[in-house]
Amino acid sequence: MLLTLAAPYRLALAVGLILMLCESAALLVMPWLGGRLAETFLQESAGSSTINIQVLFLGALALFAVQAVLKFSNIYLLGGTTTRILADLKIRVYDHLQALPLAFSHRRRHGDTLALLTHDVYVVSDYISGTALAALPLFFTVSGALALMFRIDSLLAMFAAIIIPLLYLLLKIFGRRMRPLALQLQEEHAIAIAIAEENLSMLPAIKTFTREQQESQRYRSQIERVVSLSAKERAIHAALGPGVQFVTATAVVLMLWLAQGQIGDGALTVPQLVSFLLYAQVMARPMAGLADVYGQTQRARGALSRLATVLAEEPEPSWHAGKQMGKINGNIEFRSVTFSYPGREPALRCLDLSVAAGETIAIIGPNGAGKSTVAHLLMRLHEPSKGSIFIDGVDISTVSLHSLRSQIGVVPQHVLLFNASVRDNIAYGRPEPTQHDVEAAARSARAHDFIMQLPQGYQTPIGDRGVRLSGGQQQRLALARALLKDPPILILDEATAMFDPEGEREFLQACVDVLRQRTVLLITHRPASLALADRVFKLDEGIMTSAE
Ligand SMILES: Nc1ncnc2c1ncn2[C@@H]1O[C@H](COP(=O)(O)OP(=O)(O)OP(=O)(O)O)[C@@H](O)[C@H]1O
Repeated sequence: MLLTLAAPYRLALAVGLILMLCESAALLVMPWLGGRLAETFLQESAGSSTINIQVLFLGALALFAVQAVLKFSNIYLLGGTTTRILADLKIRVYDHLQALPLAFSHRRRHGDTLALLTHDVYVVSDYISGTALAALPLFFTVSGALALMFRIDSLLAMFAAIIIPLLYLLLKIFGRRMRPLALQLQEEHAIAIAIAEENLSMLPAIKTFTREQQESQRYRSQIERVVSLSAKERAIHAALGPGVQFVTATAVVLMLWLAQGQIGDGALTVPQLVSFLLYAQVMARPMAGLADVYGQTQRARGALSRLATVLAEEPEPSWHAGKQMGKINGNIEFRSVTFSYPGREPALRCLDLSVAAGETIAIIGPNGAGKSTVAHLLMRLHEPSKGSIFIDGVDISTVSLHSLRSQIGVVPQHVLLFNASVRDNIAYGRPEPTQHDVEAAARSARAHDFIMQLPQGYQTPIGDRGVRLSGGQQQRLALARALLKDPPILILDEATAMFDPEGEREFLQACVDVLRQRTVLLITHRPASLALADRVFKLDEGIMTSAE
């Protein structure tokens, strides 16, 4: 998956890698220059200098300048690439989440899903351009420094080479503890987001049931859990860098001790020792970086596995896959349809239903009888466990979701409105409708009059989920939205439940014409609505019978 994500940016990433390698090379020249400088200093003090020291100073300055330019270009280039990879990944994950069947979001906590888009994608993209790519130059610097150290003094270099396995041992010990901790931290973080998200959308219930203290306490305890896990993670993380540095520094001191003997034996000169120590320092710095590589890899593995699990979920068939249904007449037939929600008793049992085009039927029945489920199956929001559904004689499981859903209008039981203007909410039913169309739909839904009384009329913002409107007003907007779509099949799921009796009567009178032009499924208990139906069916415990 990492390779797929990075593939479109391989050029930028390759240039970034080359720049990093150049930076490493420049870093490796420094100790050599340091040695030359030390040599020249000694020669100058002895009056036997062969090199102009000014040239060496200028060389050092030029090298610093090259390093600065390389660093700048690299940060600039990789910063831009990270942003693009992050954007791509977010879009890909979002599109996938949107394409998954509703059942996925029903079984998952909202906060967990949000954490994928906020935290996990960030960790992964950062890893690609930050850590994964940096590992090679770090390795290059370490091995280059080590090789050059061998050239100077193999005994000392061998000693330095022992440090590397030692450090890896240290990394492994800490790394093993880091991974489960990082995963757990992420989970606790997601729970905190979920609590906040749910509570903020449940504020009216919290306030009316005076549960502020308990909810605040629940959120606080969760945050405390996150803080205590972060502290553990930080402790390991904090110990890792200095731990590695300490081991390296100890090794340097031991090396100096060894070097003392080598100089005494004449196997090593002082300028060579300067170079050697500078190489040791060049080698030690990426070592701390390599410690980070391990920790970051563990973090990225956690995030990647969460993303991969969700991306592996089977999405709904692509929108346009399957037969395109032309304009439908609205003949509906359920043949022996059985459906169960996961882990539940069947919500519909061997249901047979036949509705002629242009007919209005009503479905009544107690709560939980399966009425809304009938509507969901017709829209293919869920697929039947057994049996088939036909529209105009075509099995809907073989047609494209787009051509099916675009011809069915639904006013759901729980109205879903956006935080946008009244107009935008109604216009959601059809791409770019004229103001005249929007108003006509609003008039049919008996919404126009109250809209005109709002402070900015059709442009009035209605707040999160339409919170600035009454329940009945929200329902009228949802109705206007469905009518604007002008679908051959219309499903009204308790669509007038919140209407006042007068409003309902007016609406139903006005609807007679609207309803006659299409097939209508009325899910209702209201006697006034029932009067509109040509036939009434009763659903009880998933079994459909005729009510007459
Ligand atoms: N997403 C879901 N996951 C699991 N079970 C569900 C889900 N949605 C509904 N159910 C169950 O399926 C059964 C039928 O639900 P449905 O919403 O179709 O009933 P309904 O007849 O529309 O009820 P009401 O009159 O209360 O709206 C119920 O027992 C309900 O608990």
